[in-house]
Amino acid sequence: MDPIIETFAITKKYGSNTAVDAIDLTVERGEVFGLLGPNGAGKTTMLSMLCTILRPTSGTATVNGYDILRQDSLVRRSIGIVFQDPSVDADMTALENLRMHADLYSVPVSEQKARIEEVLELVRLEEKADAFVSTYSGGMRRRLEIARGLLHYPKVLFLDEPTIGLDPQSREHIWDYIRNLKKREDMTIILTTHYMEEADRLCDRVAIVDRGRIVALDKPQDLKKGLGGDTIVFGTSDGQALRDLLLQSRMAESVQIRNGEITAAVGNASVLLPRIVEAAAGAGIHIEYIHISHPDMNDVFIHYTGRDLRQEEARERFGRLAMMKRRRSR
Ligand SMILES: Nc1ncnc2c1ncn2[C@@H]1O[C@H](COP(=O)(O)OP(=O)(O)OP(=O)(O)O)[C@@H](O)[C@H]1O
Repeated sequence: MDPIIETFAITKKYGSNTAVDAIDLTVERGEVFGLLGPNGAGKTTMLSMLCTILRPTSGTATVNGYDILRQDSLVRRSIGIVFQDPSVDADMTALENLRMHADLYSVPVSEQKARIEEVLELVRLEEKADAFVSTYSGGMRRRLEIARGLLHYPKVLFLDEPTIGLDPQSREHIWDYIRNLKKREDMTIILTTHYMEEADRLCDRVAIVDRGRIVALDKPQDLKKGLGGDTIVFGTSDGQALRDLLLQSRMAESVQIRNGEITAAVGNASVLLPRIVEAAAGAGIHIEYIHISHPDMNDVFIHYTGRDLRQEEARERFGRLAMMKRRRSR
């Protein structure tokens, strides 16, 4: 165990609203660590405190061994930050942006050229280095932000919603870069996201954040495994017979019949399915189709928070759309 971040009952209150509620958290060196939660859960606030942008109301944290309250400039020198709001200058070229940042972080002049080339290559923007950022796509700007966040070789890179607002292809690209970064020795990455797939595919460990608290924390596969098993849906006209068979043989933990389909909660579907099919054939039960689903991060989220992140996302998108329509019709 080699913790690079430790928080001690870290808390942020805005009046009576507790945005981050006494969180104790340890992040290990070299991890890609995700904070997953809906809008307003407290993810950005948590990150901002760790980056020394915001001061906690109470509690504290150490980053790379430095206290965020007493050693903020040492913390800042240890970290790279890529936040939601774009902060690269669109009226400058990528190269100019990176040079300015290198000066700001006192990267030795003799090393600047090589480092700038290195980070541009990492995010595959070498050929666009002399183009004005105003001509970049959203995904390219985000990649440039990541390059800039890396320029001074931070020990910890903070990424706040790294792929928000990007199309699926750009999102995949950013994921590739993050995976690449992970391979770089000694680098720890903390990211916030409200995309479950992102948390699942990128992160070594995920903390599910809800209303300022961490309600679950583990490796994505263990969070899913913790829900206890798979679901098998059978299409059959012999629903009642299949239901009785599944329950009597104890191959399913619970069974529901809905719209001519049987939904069975089982342990490990790939182990049980051949046995179920054989038993059903033996009992003369005709199965038309089978669909297996494994629990995903949304199921994990529902389990721990009682809410559906996917629905919240859709509602939010719908809300934004309605707002845009209202504006347009004015
Ligand atoms: N400057 C502020 N003043 C007052 N309240 C704030 C401020 N910043 C955040 N909050 C509140 O703190 C809570 C946590 O917000 P935060 O931005 O950390 O959530 P989040 O999980 O990062 O969500 P998002 O993805 O929307 O940024 C919310 O209730 C928010 O309204």
